[in-house]
Amino acid sequence: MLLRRRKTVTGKPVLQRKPTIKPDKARRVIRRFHLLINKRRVIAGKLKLQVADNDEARTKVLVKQKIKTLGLESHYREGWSASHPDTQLETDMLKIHETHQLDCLARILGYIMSEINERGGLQNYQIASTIGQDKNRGGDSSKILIKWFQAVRDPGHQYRALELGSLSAKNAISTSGTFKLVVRIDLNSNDPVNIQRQDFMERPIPENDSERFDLISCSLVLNFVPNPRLRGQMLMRLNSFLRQDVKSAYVFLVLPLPCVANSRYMTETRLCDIMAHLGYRTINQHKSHKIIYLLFERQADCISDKGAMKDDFSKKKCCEINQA
Ligand SMILES: C[S@@+](CC[C@H](N)C(=O)[O-])C[C@H]1O[C@@H](n2cnc3c(N)ncnc32)[C@H](O)[C@@H]1O
Repeated sequence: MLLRRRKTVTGKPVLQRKPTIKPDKARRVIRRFHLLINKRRVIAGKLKLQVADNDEARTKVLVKQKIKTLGLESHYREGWSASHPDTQLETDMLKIHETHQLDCLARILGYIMSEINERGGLQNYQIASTIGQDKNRGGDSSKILIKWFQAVRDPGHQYRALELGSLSAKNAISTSGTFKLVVRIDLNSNDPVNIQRQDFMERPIPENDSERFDLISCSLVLNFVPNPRLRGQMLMRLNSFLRQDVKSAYVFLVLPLPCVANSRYMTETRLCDIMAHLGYRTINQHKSHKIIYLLFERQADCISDKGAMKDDFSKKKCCEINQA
């Protein structure tokens, strides 16, 4: 277990505070979780197994069924009950692309599944994900949104917001009074009463404007999406959730600064070009030491998920783009 709480002699926790975790450790936990998910995806491809990265309970059932069908239970159990970390299994996991033997795939899958489900992998990842909201780390990113939004909003209009990847119902977006309604969703809600557990990519497309929003907040979420194609799909999907019956609708996008400042494939300009191609104009931008904040306004000819990326925004090194 990553986090321990002190207990009284009766076994009750001494403190009722939220568990905390240091930033360095949080980064390591998040990196490890992403590695496990990526390697599991590779194994799933090889075993022709469907996994739901966003739904561990369902994935567990699907994995068990497949392993049983393939008669690989004993190998899977071996990996599941191995000690963590196991040097050999760690090495095998890193080389999973080269592996085709079913017994080996099942063993590593068991090893991965037990780390995610039994050894605190998912739980620690969820706690680590929340630390960006820590006051000492810049805190709630929606404070910047509210500051910007106050300048563009029409005081007579009743705004509705959709917050993707919501970790708290007490952030400025929910408490400032700027929005009449805030719908909060997250893949793994830590507050099911106020935050709906939902994958944005599976949220049903609204049928009318009463179900759409004036603003979508996508703060530190896009960087959690595992590959460029899905990231593009997430951006394209936004417009389907923005109200069509109003002139102005907005997307608030927040990313770790290295995603655009230290990436071979993405720069701030390229990101804004992609958004412009989709039909959004950048109206505010701010960079802190670690984070970039952007506010986009939808233009009349915005592309939704039914449209297509006409321009070539495939994964290319930025130096190749500059030479083209
Ligand atoms: C680092 S947290 C960011 C939280 C908060 N918005 C912030 O700005 O600090 C990222 C969250 O995005 C959520 N997330 C990632 N992909 C998502 C998706 N497709 N639908 C809903 N939530 C998603 C994750 O579950 C995680 O809780």
